[in-house]
Amino acid sequence: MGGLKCAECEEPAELKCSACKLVAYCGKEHQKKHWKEHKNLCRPFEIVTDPEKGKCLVATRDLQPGDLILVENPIVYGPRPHMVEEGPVPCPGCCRLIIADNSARCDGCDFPICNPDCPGLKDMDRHGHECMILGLRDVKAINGLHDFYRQDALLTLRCLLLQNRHPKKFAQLLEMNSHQDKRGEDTETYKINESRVVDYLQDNFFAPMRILEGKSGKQVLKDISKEIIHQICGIVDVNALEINQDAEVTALYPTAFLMEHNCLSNTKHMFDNADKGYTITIRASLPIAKGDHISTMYTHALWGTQARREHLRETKYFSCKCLRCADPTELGTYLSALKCIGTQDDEPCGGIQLPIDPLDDNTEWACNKCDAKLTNHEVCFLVNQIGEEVDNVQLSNPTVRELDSILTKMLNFVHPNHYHVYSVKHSLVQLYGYQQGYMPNQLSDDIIAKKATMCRELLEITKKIDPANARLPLYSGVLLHELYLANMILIKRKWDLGIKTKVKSINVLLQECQSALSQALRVLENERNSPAGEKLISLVKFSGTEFEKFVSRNKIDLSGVTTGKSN
Ligand SMILES: C[S@@+](CC[C@H](N)C(=O)[O-])C[C@H]1O[C@@H](n2cnc3c(N)ncnc32)[C@H](O)[C@@H]1O
Repeated sequence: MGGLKCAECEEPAELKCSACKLVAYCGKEHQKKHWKEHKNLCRPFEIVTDPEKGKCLVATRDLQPGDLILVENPIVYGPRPHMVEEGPVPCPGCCRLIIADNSARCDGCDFPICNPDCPGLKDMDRHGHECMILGLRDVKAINGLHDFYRQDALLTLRCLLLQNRHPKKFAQLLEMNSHQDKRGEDTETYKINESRVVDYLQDNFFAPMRILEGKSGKQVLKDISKEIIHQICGIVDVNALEINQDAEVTALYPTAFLMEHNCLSNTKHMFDNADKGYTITIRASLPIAKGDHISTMYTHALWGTQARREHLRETKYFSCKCLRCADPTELGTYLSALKCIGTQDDEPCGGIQLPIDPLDDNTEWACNKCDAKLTNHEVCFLVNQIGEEVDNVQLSNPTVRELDSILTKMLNFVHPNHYHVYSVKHSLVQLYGYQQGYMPNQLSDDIIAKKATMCRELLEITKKIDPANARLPLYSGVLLHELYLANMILIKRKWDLGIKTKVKSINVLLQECQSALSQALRVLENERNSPAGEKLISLVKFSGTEFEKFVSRNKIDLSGVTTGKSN
């Protein structure tokens, strides 16, 4: 403990703050005295080791939604390491997507770039350093750019380069778990990384680098072994966070990576933009009691339990046992439930099929009304089949009619809240009122009411799986805004017919409009840095202004409109 000084009196100190371990005190008395000042800086968690989960963050005091947990800068960040065979690729300077065939090329290494003035190109923590290595290959490509210039290898190269420029950061990186034991030579992951990253870097760039090193007698990079490259690929896959703002960025943070996964996580995080180096800010999204684990979500909140658990097993190498995964109804949402096709007295039994033990990968499924059971294999087959059909339709720029038809078909097999139904309904509410044949003046009152009902139903589900709007703010924002738009069409029609605010149904709709718009702005408040978020916020604000104009033009007293239920 030599050298530590008391934060209160600067005398030698041995007692460290047990929560953050960043400050020390000469004794308990000064620690107590200093708390008023320190409490705003002290990290509200400690790092503990859990036998199953490894290192985790545990709250050292009670936290309320919104309380700050951690702010830190990444150790390293770079283009998302996913294989790109066609379509846009990230610029190595700023990670914004560009079309490789038409783009400018980097002076140093010939990689496709957004433009020669991109500030990331010369920045030594971004492309600047790696460019020197990439420039060692003396051939250029005109065709086959996606394979020749592999952006999916760049983040690994950036990590390797830390060993000389930032050895401490490199050591921090190597402390992260890469699950190498589960990524052995016989796995598909190993084979892909071997050819896409290891061989690519070694053959094209490290081989000429070693020749230069031999000539100059100066070593550029100490360890470029196949083992360390595979380890870094694993570290990135298991620990990196994705930043989806205006670019496809993946980043590794020194402490944030310790947050464990929970399908009902208790934090939300946001990233500063590129100018500020993608600083992450993590806040409590739900109340967190002292001793609770601090968690985030590694997978998609809108997938059903089996899909989430499979994704986590395949990419993060563990089986989730959180409350949502363990509950056959998924917190009462029925997101994975199926319709029972069993019969009673020759009539459909009307029951629903749920997994008997959702934490068992081979669980049987049972009906809550009749004796019908399904094997997990049968359920997986059906759900995958429906999923494939939904994906195909969603990717084909579908019409309302096509989505309506697949919806009707799948409702024969799955619960109306099933996550595949959610996805189709979420698309439908964004087509009613926008697509030719379904423009606002072409929609019947019934269809508009149907759209509003879908929005309400989907919002109910979303609230249960993401009560703090930490994971699905864009989904909720869209639903709230579409609910407002649907209601407004109905209100204006009734208004034109002379049915005014004294009528209870109009009052309810007006109230719901007002509440939907203010909720939309609240749920989207952390989405300002993403283009989709920014666009939606400006649409909601525009609607807000239109709503105010409507209210004032028609002299509606909203304070008297009290019959609406708020969400
Ligand atoms: C980003 S790291 C988190 C830090 C990690 N616990 C460690 O000790 O380095 C992700 C890994 O943590 C473990 N993990 C995270 N959440 C978990 C959970 N809910 N259940 C079991 N293991 C979990 C898994 O091994 C996973 O691959």
